[in-house]
Amino acid sequence: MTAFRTDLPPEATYPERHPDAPEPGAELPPHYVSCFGCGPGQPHGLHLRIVAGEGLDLSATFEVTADHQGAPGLAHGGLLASAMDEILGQLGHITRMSCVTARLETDFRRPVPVGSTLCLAARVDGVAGRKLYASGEGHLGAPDGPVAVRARALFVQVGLEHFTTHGRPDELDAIRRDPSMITHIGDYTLNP
Ligand SMILES: CCCCCCCCCC(=O)SCCNC(=O)CCNC(=O)[C@H](O)C(C)(C)COP(=O)(O)OP(=O)(O)OC[C@H]1O[C@@H](n2cnc3c(N)ncnc32)[C@H](O)[C@@H]1OP(=O)(O)O
Repeated sequence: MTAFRTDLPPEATYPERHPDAPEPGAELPPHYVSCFGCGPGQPHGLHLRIVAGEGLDLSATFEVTADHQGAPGLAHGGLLASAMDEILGQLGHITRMSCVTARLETDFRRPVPVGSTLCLAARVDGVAGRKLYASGEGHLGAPDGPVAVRARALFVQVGLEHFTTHGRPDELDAIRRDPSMITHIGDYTLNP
């Protein structure tokens, strides 16, 4: 059987919780105010509120509304994948790695009706150099409810140049004018 490309490589290690990681129980700050997944300033976004766990783990709730439909009255799978991408990516807050998604695998196990609450859980599985491996689930109705979606992902740590090289100048300029629009994960800043 072909191995998933998100399978942990033999050289992966399980890191310590970073001393600067948010306290267990603390709500994570949005990493970017206009982020589709977590940004409070993004009117079309998911507005996930993500909470740090005791270890290398996070939880969140996703309220599924009529705006998230694919089939009548049911959530769109791409939206569910987006929610998983967001919570998995935010594990970088716990390891203090500023990462982007390189690969995201999702299994859709049950339909998710509009009006339901999806309780998301995510954890670090290991780190190998710049690569962070993570997995998570979305449970229907309660943290121990039936699993509706599972995801595994590989994130790759990037430096500031990833965003300054590829990002649109308008948004980068806005952040230079108001650095509070982003939460710094690494020790870099957009201001020269
Ligand atoms: C705390 C922060 C909170 C952030 C939350 C954010 C949540 C949302 C996250 C996102 O949605 S980010 C947006 C979607 N992702 C992207 O736009 C990333 C686009 N891809 C890239 O920019 C580059 O492909 C990437 C930075 C991921 C990698 O390019 P690099 O040139 O830096 O590295 P390279 O290609 O050498 O890959 C590094 C390692 O990862 C491996 N790799 C890269 N892509 C892979 C892939 N798709 N599958 C498996 N392995 C992969 C690659 O084989 C290699 O392994 P080795 O180190 O063992 O040689």
